Parts: sequence; structure tokens; C-alpha cells
Amino acid sequence: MPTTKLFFSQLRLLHLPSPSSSSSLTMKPPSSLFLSRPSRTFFPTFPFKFKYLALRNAPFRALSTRSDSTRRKERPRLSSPSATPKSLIDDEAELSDWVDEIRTARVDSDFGESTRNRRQVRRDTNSNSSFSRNSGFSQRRFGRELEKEDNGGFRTRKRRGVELNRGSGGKSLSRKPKPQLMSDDEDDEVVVRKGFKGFLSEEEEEEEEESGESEDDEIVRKSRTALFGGTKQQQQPAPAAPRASSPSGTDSYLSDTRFDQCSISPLSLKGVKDAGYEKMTIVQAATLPVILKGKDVLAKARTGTGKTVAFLLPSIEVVANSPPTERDHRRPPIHVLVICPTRELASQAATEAAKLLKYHPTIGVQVVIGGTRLALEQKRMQANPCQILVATPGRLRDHVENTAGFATRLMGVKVLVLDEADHLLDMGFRKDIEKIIAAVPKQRQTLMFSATIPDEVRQVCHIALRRDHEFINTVQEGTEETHSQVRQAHLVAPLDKHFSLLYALLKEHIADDVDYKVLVFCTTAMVTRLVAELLGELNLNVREIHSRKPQSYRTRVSEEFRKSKGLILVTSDVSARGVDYPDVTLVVQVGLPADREQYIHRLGRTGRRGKEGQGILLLAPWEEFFLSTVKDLPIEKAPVPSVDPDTKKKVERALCHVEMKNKEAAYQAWLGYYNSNKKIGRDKYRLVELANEFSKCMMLDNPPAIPKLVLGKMGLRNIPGLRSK
Ligand SMILES: Nc1ncnc2c1ncn2[C@@H]1O[C@H](COP(=O)(O)OP(=O)(O)OP(=O)(O)O)[C@@H](O)[C@H]1O
Repeated sequence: MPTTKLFFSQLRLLHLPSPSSSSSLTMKPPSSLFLSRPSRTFFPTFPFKFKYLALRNAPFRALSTRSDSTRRKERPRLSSPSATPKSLIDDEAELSDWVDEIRTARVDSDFGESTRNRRQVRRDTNSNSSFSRNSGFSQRRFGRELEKEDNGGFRTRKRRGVELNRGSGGKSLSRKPKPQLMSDDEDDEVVVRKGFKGFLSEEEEEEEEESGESEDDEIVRKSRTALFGGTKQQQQPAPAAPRASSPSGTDSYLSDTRFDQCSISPLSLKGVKDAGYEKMTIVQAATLPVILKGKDVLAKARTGTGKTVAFLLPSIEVVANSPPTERDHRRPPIHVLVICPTRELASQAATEAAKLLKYHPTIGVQVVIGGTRLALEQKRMQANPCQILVATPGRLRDHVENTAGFATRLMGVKVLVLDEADHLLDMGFRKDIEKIIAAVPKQRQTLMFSATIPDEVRQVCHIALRRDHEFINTVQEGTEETHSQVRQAHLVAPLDKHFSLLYALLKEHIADDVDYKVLVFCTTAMVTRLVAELLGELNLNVREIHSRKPQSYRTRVSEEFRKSKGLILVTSDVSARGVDYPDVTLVVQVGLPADREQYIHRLGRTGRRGKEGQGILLLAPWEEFFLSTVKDLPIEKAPVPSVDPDTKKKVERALCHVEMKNKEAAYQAWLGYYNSNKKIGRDKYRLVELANEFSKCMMLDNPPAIPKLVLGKMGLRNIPGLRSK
């Protein structure tokens, strides 16, 4: 039996939905929206249960009903081209190379400084912006100072049950907030501000973005500590939640309530209908009535369950119901401001809004994101003013500082939405969010949504939310934060087997599912590039996406993957949160996820809208400690299959063809990433041993040399085993 068959045949990846426990749901629908019993939307026992049971006893080929020719595909197949509306940023995306050119053209070693200078120039041209009057931050430098402090280890968070609490307020944390490993997930604008930019060349700066975590973590922790020192948060009894459609009560994403049963405008209803939505999802049904009442809401719901519509629809209603005001045509007010952590997510939210606005001819939505020309966005906003703006934090700040009249427009904000709220309130984004909050009126409604809301975030949400906000948690107490129809497995294997195992797993999956659509998450952008190149060398149909790619490329690849089947997307954490790729069949996470939340969000790219999916976490033995942070999740331990010698040889040959500069960059990024992990990075000698093991895995005889400056900033000078240049 081939190795990979052995692996899967031994896998007991069965996770059945929990028995129904709807009686324990404690959230109460605010109206009569959830009276009838929901219908089932997926099978309580999954077809793959039988498949994998069968695989244990039968050779794979015997089970396959497809011919070899149908299994192998060279090109992705497009699903219905009309299914995905045109991205709102297509036109700008083509110009984003401009940003990249500026970056790559610079050969001096002061990238960070010149970035700041560039910004400063723009600021200076607009030094009297009303934003500086509002918040006073436009003249300030956003770079962070480097500080040294021990942060402790990874965070572990306990699960939260169903809650709907009124009231907030600060609360001193009983435990120390812990840092995250910083990989490649944020808006590039944020990435640029991390760490030791002023010292590095462009190439080095890329690596620093991935490796300069510890300093940032410390700064973040400090800011957290300052923010957490508040008063105790009030917990109040929780009303009941809407019932899930499935008898299992845990995973169905649809409620029984139709959109036409609630009080939204006929024009919005038409848009909803055209989008193909009839029933509200659980989170939509739970939050819509509360938001329509004008309350602030902090909402938690599993990945892929329609949170975007949940905040967009009531926000559109706010605009639709706003009395026509005396409009300043030069500076029309922005009524709804949606903040998303990544460009892909912002574009996606704007696209969703455009769908819902189809029959609202007088309401417009626009998106402003990094990686595109500011001037072009300025022109577009001037030519076509909108009431709903979706933005990434860094670019929003740029507009506030540099776009005439923009700050005044923000003073019209009635609804502020923080999508992926926990991420936006975490580390890299916190300061920006505070400044954005200072730039919008105090009298507003604020909505915060995420699939994960750690306790730390609950404690600091008062920086955005009113004290009487409602916390709506649709994840039922005692159930997992992940979907039960997504089978999860972890595989702990020596590092030198990882590339071969990854290849074998992918081959297995491709052979098994003719409609395969796979996301492979890697720890950093440069490791992503390496893995993508390797898998390409192995003739797999692969694309890559990470923050070091120009925005035009990112947009193109993202759209392609959205529409395709028969494709593998190797990605950094830019795809970890929110991105809605339909029908992803498998998510592989290679190496340590940044934290528990990131594991959940990455996994959440599959199993969306109640669909089935698989997730595999591939760890080295010394990364196994991560499992303790997710031990409440149904992640099965998979036996390590032996890789057959032919596969091993093939992978080694392919590795020899991977470009040396990509290996060098991956090595440095790898070292930086694990150095920022307090558990692994604590013992520098061991860390270097591991990094050099990784170097060997890439078929390098000697570990690549690293610039002295970078080593210094990583605190790795004079550690035996490292080569410097
Ligand atoms: N009422 C509905 N009925 C059917 N499908 C819906 C409904 N609302 C949203 N969807 C679809 O569900 C999918 C997932 O929605 P969305 O991306 O908003 O999920 P999410 O909860 O924000 O996920 P994540 O936590 O990963 O960000 C989208 O394809 C969206 O079009």
C-alpha cells in the first residue's frame, strides 16, 4: 500500500456532530424570528466517514471510480464565471506595482526611514488636515521603538460558551496578556511599521517583517498592560440564542428566519434575494434585530457563517433610513466605516456590500486599501462619493492625513464596524484603531465581529464599544469553536520529513478528490514562496499569495482561486482570516500557527456555509506543545506514515531546483519566526540547531549567511552555527 494511502487509511478522522442540545441554548431571539424549528443543512454522519473506513480495508485504486485522466489536471477549472462579481479594486490593482517598484528600486539600507519620509512628505502637504485637529496624530511618527522585555510564552485561552451580555467596561486581567507570533497576516502598511526598519535594506526589510516580532510583541504587551488596567466587567444573565437548524444543534449555519420576516427595507430585501440568500444565518438572525435597534454589538460566530452580511445589512439600513441632509457635495459624509485587517478581506466586504446595494441607487460603497495608488483612490472618492467606506487601517490613516476633506467626511460616521475585531484590537493594529476611533464621532453605533473573541479582547472592547453593548455569542457553550463537519488531524513528524509528507498528502488528496481545492498555510511569506516553488517543481498545480507579492498579483490570484477547482494555494496568513473561498476541500497548516486563534481562522477557510472539509496540522516534535492550546478542539492524532524512497528522492530532486535566493530568504525568515516564539526562541542555541536542520531540509550543505545587523536585531549574534555576512 502506498505511503499516503497508509496515512489516510490509518487516519480516524471521524468527528460526528454532538447530540442535539438545543435546550441549552441560552440566547433569546429578540423578536419572533426564531420560533420554528430549523431544518437540517448537512448530514449528521458524513459521507467521508464511510470512505475512510473503506480505505482502511481496500487499496485506493479499487475505490476510485474515476479514470486517471480525470484525476490529473494541469489547469484550474473555472466555475461559473458570473458567480463572482467583479472586484471593486480591479482597476487600482493594476497600478499597485507602482508601490512595489518604489520598494524594489530603493537600494539604500534605510527602507523604513524613506517610507516614513514619503509619508511625511504627504503629511507636510496637508499639515493642516482636520484630522490633526481631531486626534492630533497626523504629525506623529508611527514607527515603534524597540524595547526589551520578556513576554512569557504563548497564549492559551479557554473556550467560551453561549453568551449575550449587556454592559462592558474594563477589567484588570487576571493573567498576563501574551504575545502572538507575528507572521504575514496584516495589511502591508502595518507590516512596514513593525520592527527595525531603519536598519535594513529592502531585501532584509522583507525578512524583518517576518522576523522582527519580539520587539513588537513587547510594545504591544506594554500597550495592552496600560489598556487593561480598567474596572471590572459586568456579566449579566444571558438571554437565549436562536436555534440552529440542525438537530445536532452545533453546526448548522442557517436559522429558520427568512430575511423577509424582519424589518429591512424592500430595496435591501431585493438585493438579499438577488444574492441568493433566503434564510438568515444564525449570527444574522441573532444580531440583526439588536443592531437595528441601534445597539452596539460584539458578536462571535464560527467561520463562514455570514458575519459580513450580518454587519453590512443593518449598516445599509442606517444609511437608507438617514434623513436626506444638506449635502456638501465636495465633502459628503461617510455614514458607515468598515475596517478590515487585510486588503483581500476589505475588497471582499466591499463586493458583498455592492451586492446588497444593487437596488439602492443612491447609496455607494468604496474600498480603500494599501498597495494601490493613494492619488487614484482620492480621485475615485471625489468623482464618486460614497456613504459606505471599507478600509484597511493603514490606508485609512493615509487618507485621513493626506486626503483633503476626508477627516471632515469621517465626522459623518454613524456606524463603525470592526471586522475580525480581535485581530484589529490586537498588537499591530491597536494604535491605528484607537486613532480611527478618535477620528469618528463619539455618538455612533459600533459593531465588532469575529469567529474568535479571546478574553483579552473582551476586556479592551470598551475602547470602541459603549458600556451597554451586547455581546452576542452564537457558539454554544460546551461546543467547539470549529465546525464539526470539518475533520481535523495533526501529524507530528521530524522536520526532515515535512516536505515529502506535504507532497504525499497533497497527492493523496488530489487523487481522492477530483474537485480538490487546497490551502497550504506556511509560517512566513518567504517560506510560503519556497514551498510554492517546491510544489510547482513537483508539477502540482500551485499558486502563491503573501504580503511580498504586489497587490495586483494578490488580487488576480485570489480571484483565480475563488473561481477555480483543481488548484492549490500556498499562502501566508494574509489568507488566514475572513477570506471566503468557496468549496475549499483541505487546509494544511505547515509548522507552528501563530496562536490558537490563527489555527481556528485558517481552518475556517474550509467547511464554510455548512460544507464539509478537512484540516491537517503538520508539526515537528518540538512544535508539539502547540497542541495544548487547542486541546479542546477535535483534532485527531494521525500516525506518521513512512515516506516511500521514490517520493523522498523526487522531493529532494525538486528541492535542488528551488532557487538559492529563495532558500536563503526562507532560512532567514524561518529563523526570525521561530526566534519570536518565546518557547522556541528562548534557547538560542537550540533555535539555531533547528534552523540549520531546516536548512538541511532544503538540501543546503551550509546554512545561508545572514546580515550581521539582522542577527544583532534578532539577538542572535555570536551564536554558534550561524553564519553572518
Ligand atoms: N443568509 C445567507 N444564506 C446563505 N449564504 C449566506 C448567507 N449569508 C452569507 N452567506 C454566504 O456565506 C459565506 C460566508 O460568509 P462570510 O464570509 O460573511 O462568513 P464569516 O462568518 O464572515 O466568515 P469568517 O469568520 O471566515 O470571516 C459567503 O459566501 C456568503 O455569501
